[in-house]
Amino acid sequence: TQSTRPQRLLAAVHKKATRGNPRSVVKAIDEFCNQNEWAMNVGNEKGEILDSVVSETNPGCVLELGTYCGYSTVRIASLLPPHAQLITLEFNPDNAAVARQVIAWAGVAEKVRLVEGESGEWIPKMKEQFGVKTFDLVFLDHWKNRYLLDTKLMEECGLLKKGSVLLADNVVCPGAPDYLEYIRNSPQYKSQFFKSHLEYTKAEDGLEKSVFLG
Ligand SMILES: Cc1cc(C(=O)N2CCN(C)CC2)sc1-c1cc(O)c2nc[nH]c(=O)c2c1
Ligand SMILES: [Mg+2]
Repeated sequence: TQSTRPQRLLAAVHKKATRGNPRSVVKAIDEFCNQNEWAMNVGNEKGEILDSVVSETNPGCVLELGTYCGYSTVRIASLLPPHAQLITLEFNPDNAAVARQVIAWAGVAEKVRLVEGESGEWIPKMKEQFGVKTFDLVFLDHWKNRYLLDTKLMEECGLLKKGSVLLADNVVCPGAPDYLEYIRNSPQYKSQFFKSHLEYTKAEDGLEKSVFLG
Protein backbone atom coordinates (compact mmCIF):
# COMPACT_ATOMS: atom_id res chain seq x y z
CA THR A 1 0.00 0.00 0.00
CA GLN A 2 1.11 3.58 -0.66
CA SER A 3 3.09 5.28 2.11
CA THR A 4 2.12 8.70 3.43
CA ARG A 5 4.36 11.79 3.49
CA PRO A 6 4.85 11.57 7.27
CA GLN A 7 5.85 7.91 6.88
CA ARG A 8 8.38 8.86 4.18
CA LEU A 9 9.68 11.62 6.47
CA LEU A 10 10.10 9.07 9.29
CA ALA A 11 11.98 6.71 6.92
CA ALA A 12 14.39 9.57 6.13
CA VAL A 13 14.96 10.13 9.87
CA HIS A 14 15.70 6.42 10.43
CA LYS A 15 18.02 6.39 7.42
CA LYS A 16 19.88 9.68 7.88
CA ALA A 17 19.72 10.69 11.57
CA THR A 18 21.74 9.28 14.47
CA ARG A 19 19.59 7.74 17.19
CA GLY A 20 19.73 9.89 20.34
CA ASN A 21 20.95 12.97 18.50
CA PRO A 22 18.14 15.56 18.26
CA ARG A 23 20.10 17.91 15.99
CA SER A 24 20.70 15.13 13.46
CA VAL A 25 16.94 14.40 13.45
CA VAL A 26 16.15 18.07 12.77
CA LYS A 27 18.79 18.17 10.01
CA ALA A 28 17.48 14.95 8.39
CA ILE A 29 13.91 16.31 8.27
CA ASP A 30 15.03 19.66 6.83
CA GLU A 31 17.08 17.88 4.15
CA PHE A 32 14.11 15.65 3.29
CA CYS A 33 11.81 18.68 2.97
CA ASN A 34 14.31 20.73 0.96
CA GLN A 35 15.35 17.91 -1.38
CA ASN A 36 12.41 15.52 -1.57
CA GLU A 37 9.00 16.69 -0.34
CA TRP A 38 7.69 19.89 1.25
CA ALA A 39 6.06 19.30 4.65
CA MET A 40 4.59 21.68 7.21
CA ASN A 41 7.37 21.51 9.81
CA VAL A 42 8.30 24.92 11.22
CA GLY A 43 11.62 24.53 9.37
CA ASN A 44 15.11 25.79 10.15
CA GLU A 45 14.72 29.56 9.57
CA LYS A 46 11.70 29.92 11.86
CA GLY A 47 13.13 27.07 13.95
CA GLU A 48 16.13 29.20 14.91
CA ILE A 49 13.75 31.93 16.13
CA LEU A 50 11.84 29.25 18.08
CA ASP A 51 15.12 28.05 19.60
CA SER A 52 16.04 31.56 20.74
CA VAL A 53 12.63 32.12 22.36
CA VAL A 54 12.83 28.73 24.16
CA SER A 55 16.37 29.46 25.37
CA GLU A 56 15.54 32.96 26.66
CA THR A 57 12.31 31.72 28.32
CA ASN A 58 14.08 28.73 29.91
CA PRO A 59 10.66 27.14 30.48
CA GLY A 60 9.81 24.47 33.07
CA CYS A 61 6.45 23.69 31.47
CA VAL A 62 5.72 23.98 27.74
CA LEU A 63 2.57 23.37 25.68
CA GLU A 64 2.80 22.74 21.92
CA LEU A 65 -0.46 22.86 19.97
CA GLY A 66 0.07 20.83 16.81
CA THR A 67 2.74 18.12 16.84
CA TYR A 68 2.53 16.99 13.20
CA CYS A 69 5.69 14.84 12.80
CA GLY A 70 7.44 16.08 15.94
CA TYR A 71 10.04 18.36 14.30
CA SER A 72 9.43 21.37 16.58
CA THR A 73 8.76 19.01 19.50
CA VAL A 74 12.33 17.71 19.13
CA ARG A 75 13.76 21.25 18.70
CA ILE A 76 12.03 22.47 21.87
CA ALA A 77 12.68 19.33 23.98
CA SER A 78 16.40 19.37 23.13
CA LEU A 79 16.68 22.85 24.69
CA LEU A 80 14.70 22.21 27.89
CA PRO A 81 16.41 22.25 31.29
CA PRO A 82 16.45 18.95 33.28
CA HIS A 83 13.01 17.95 34.71
CA ALA A 84 11.22 20.40 32.39
CA GLN A 85 8.21 18.93 30.61
CA LEU A 86 6.70 19.49 27.14
CA ILE A 87 3.07 18.52 26.48
CA THR A 88 2.23 18.37 22.78
CA LEU A 89 -1.29 17.94 21.35
CA GLU A 90 -2.00 16.31 17.99
CA PHE A 91 -5.52 15.47 16.73
CA ASN A 92 -4.45 13.31 13.75
CA PRO A 93 -3.62 9.78 15.02
CA ASP A 94 -1.49 8.90 11.98
CA ASN A 95 0.66 12.01 12.47
CA ALA A 96 0.86 11.26 16.21
CA ALA A 97 2.12 7.73 15.50
CA VAL A 98 4.92 9.11 13.30
CA ALA A 99 5.74 11.86 15.81
CA ARG A 100 6.12 9.34 18.66
CA GLN A 101 8.78 7.53 16.63
CA VAL A 102 10.59 10.74 15.61
CA ILE A 103 10.62 11.88 19.26
CA ALA A 104 11.89 8.46 20.41
CA TRP A 105 14.61 8.35 17.74
CA ALA A 106 15.82 11.80 18.84
CA GLY A 107 16.11 10.51 22.42
CA VAL A 108 13.88 13.19 23.97
CA ALA A 109 10.85 11.01 24.82
CA GLU A 110 11.27 11.37 28.60
CA LYS A 111 10.73 15.16 28.30
CA VAL A 112 7.67 14.87 26.06
CA ARG A 113 4.03 13.95 26.71
CA LEU A 114 2.24 13.51 23.36
CA VAL A 115 -1.56 13.68 23.76
CA GLU A 116 -3.87 12.65 20.92
CA GLY A 117 -7.00 14.74 20.70
CA GLU A 118 -8.55 18.17 20.16
CA SER A 119 -7.02 21.24 21.82
CA GLY A 120 -10.49 22.52 22.76
CA GLU A 121 -11.16 19.28 24.65
CA TRP A 122 -7.75 18.88 26.31
CA ILE A 123 -6.83 22.45 27.36
CA PRO A 124 -9.54 22.47 30.08
CA LYS A 125 -8.17 19.14 31.38
CA MET A 126 -4.50 20.13 31.63
CA LYS A 127 -4.53 20.82 35.38
CA GLU A 128 -6.48 17.72 36.46
CA GLN A 129 -4.90 15.27 33.97
CA PHE A 130 -1.26 16.38 33.95
CA GLY A 131 -0.82 18.37 37.15
CA VAL A 132 -0.05 21.52 35.17
CA LYS A 133 -0.30 24.80 37.11
CA THR A 134 0.58 27.28 34.32
CA PHE A 135 2.56 27.14 31.08
CA ASP A 136 5.76 29.16 30.78
CA LEU A 137 5.71 28.82 26.99
CA VAL A 138 2.99 27.87 24.47
CA PHE A 139 3.88 27.17 20.80
CA LEU A 140 0.75 27.58 18.63
CA ASP A 141 1.21 25.59 15.43
CA HIS A 142 -2.01 23.62 14.96
CA TRP A 143 -4.81 25.30 13.00
CA LYS A 144 -5.13 29.07 12.34
CA ASN A 145 -8.86 29.02 13.19
CA ARG A 146 -8.08 27.68 16.69
CA TYR A 147 -5.31 30.13 17.70
CA LEU A 148 -7.67 32.78 19.14
CA LEU A 149 -10.21 30.32 20.59
CA ASP A 150 -7.50 28.33 22.38
CA THR A 151 -5.73 31.44 23.66
CA LYS A 152 -8.97 32.66 25.25
CA LEU A 153 -9.55 29.13 26.59
CA MET A 154 -6.09 29.08 28.20
CA GLU A 155 -6.82 32.48 29.80
CA GLU A 156 -10.17 31.24 31.12
CA CYS A 157 -8.60 28.03 32.50
CA GLY A 158 -5.94 30.02 34.37
CA LEU A 159 -3.14 28.31 32.44
CA LEU A 160 -1.22 31.55 31.80
CA LYS A 161 0.62 33.56 34.42
CA LYS A 162 2.41 36.95 34.29
CA GLY A 163 5.37 36.36 31.98
CA SER A 164 3.96 33.35 30.11
CA VAL A 165 5.08 33.46 26.47
CA LEU A 166 2.88 32.59 23.47
CA LEU A 167 4.72 31.94 20.19
CA ALA A 168 2.50 31.50 17.13
CA ASP A 169 3.64 30.05 13.79
CA ASN A 170 2.14 31.00 10.40
CA VAL A 171 0.69 34.36 11.38
CA VAL A 172 1.28 35.52 7.77
CA CYS A 173 1.03 32.26 5.79
CA PRO A 174 -1.51 30.67 6.00
CA GLY A 175 -2.30 33.60 8.36
CA ALA A 176 -4.25 34.07 11.60
CA PRO A 177 -5.75 37.56 11.27
CA ASP A 178 -8.29 37.31 14.10
CA TYR A 179 -5.55 36.08 16.47
CA LEU A 180 -3.19 38.94 15.49
CA GLU A 181 -5.97 41.53 15.83
CA TYR A 182 -6.79 40.30 19.34
CA ILE A 183 -3.29 39.74 20.69
CA ARG A 184 -1.82 43.01 19.29
CA ASN A 185 -4.66 45.13 20.68
CA SER A 186 -5.06 43.44 24.05
CA PRO A 187 -3.65 45.34 27.05
CA GLN A 188 -2.96 41.93 28.58
CA TYR A 189 -0.20 41.09 26.06
CA LYS A 190 3.04 42.62 24.80
CA SER A 191 3.57 41.34 21.24
CA GLN A 192 6.50 41.25 18.84
CA PHE A 193 6.54 40.05 15.21
CA PHE A 194 9.51 38.04 13.89
CA LYS A 195 9.50 38.28 10.09
CA SER A 196 10.63 35.11 8.36
CA HIS A 197 9.61 32.80 5.50
CA LEU A 198 7.27 29.87 5.06
CA GLU A 199 9.27 26.71 5.74
CA TYR A 200 11.37 25.53 2.78
CA THR A 201 10.04 28.35 0.53
CA LYS A 202 10.64 32.03 -0.28
CA ALA A 203 7.06 32.94 0.66
CA GLU A 204 6.64 35.46 3.46
CA ASP A 205 5.69 34.24 6.92
CA GLY A 206 6.58 34.99 10.51
CA LEU A 207 6.18 34.19 14.18
CA GLU A 208 4.29 36.34 16.70
CA LYS A 209 5.72 36.31 20.22
CA SER A 210 3.37 37.57 22.93
CA VAL A 211 4.10 37.89 26.64
CA PHE A 212 1.07 37.62 28.97
CA LEU A 213 1.11 40.57 31.36
CA GLY A 214 -1.42 39.07 33.80
C1 LIG B 1 -0.42 23.18 4.43
C2 LIG B 1 0.24 24.48 4.08
C3 LIG B 1 0.36 24.90 2.75
C4 LIG B 1 1.05 26.10 2.63
C5 LIG B 1 1.43 26.83 1.40
O1 LIG B 1 1.22 28.04 1.35
N1 LIG B 1 2.04 26.18 0.37
C6 LIG B 1 2.44 26.88 -0.85
C7 LIG B 1 3.90 26.55 -1.17
N2 LIG B 1 4.09 25.08 -1.29
C8 LIG B 1 5.48 24.78 -1.66
C9 LIG B 1 3.77 24.47 0.01
C10 LIG B 1 2.32 24.74 0.38
S1 LIG B 1 1.45 26.70 4.17
C11 LIG B 1 0.80 25.37 5.00
C12 LIG B 1 0.93 25.23 6.46
C13 LIG B 1 2.16 25.57 7.04
C14 LIG B 1 2.33 25.44 8.41
O2 LIG B 1 3.53 25.76 9.04
C15 LIG B 1 1.28 24.95 9.22
N3 LIG B 1 1.47 24.82 10.57
C16 LIG B 1 0.48 24.32 11.31
N4 LIG B 1 -0.72 23.95 10.81
C17 LIG B 1 -1.00 24.09 9.49
O3 LIG B 1 -2.13 23.75 9.05
C18 LIG B 1 0.05 24.60 8.61
C19 LIG B 1 -0.13 24.75 7.23
MG1 LIG C 1 3.33 25.83 11.18
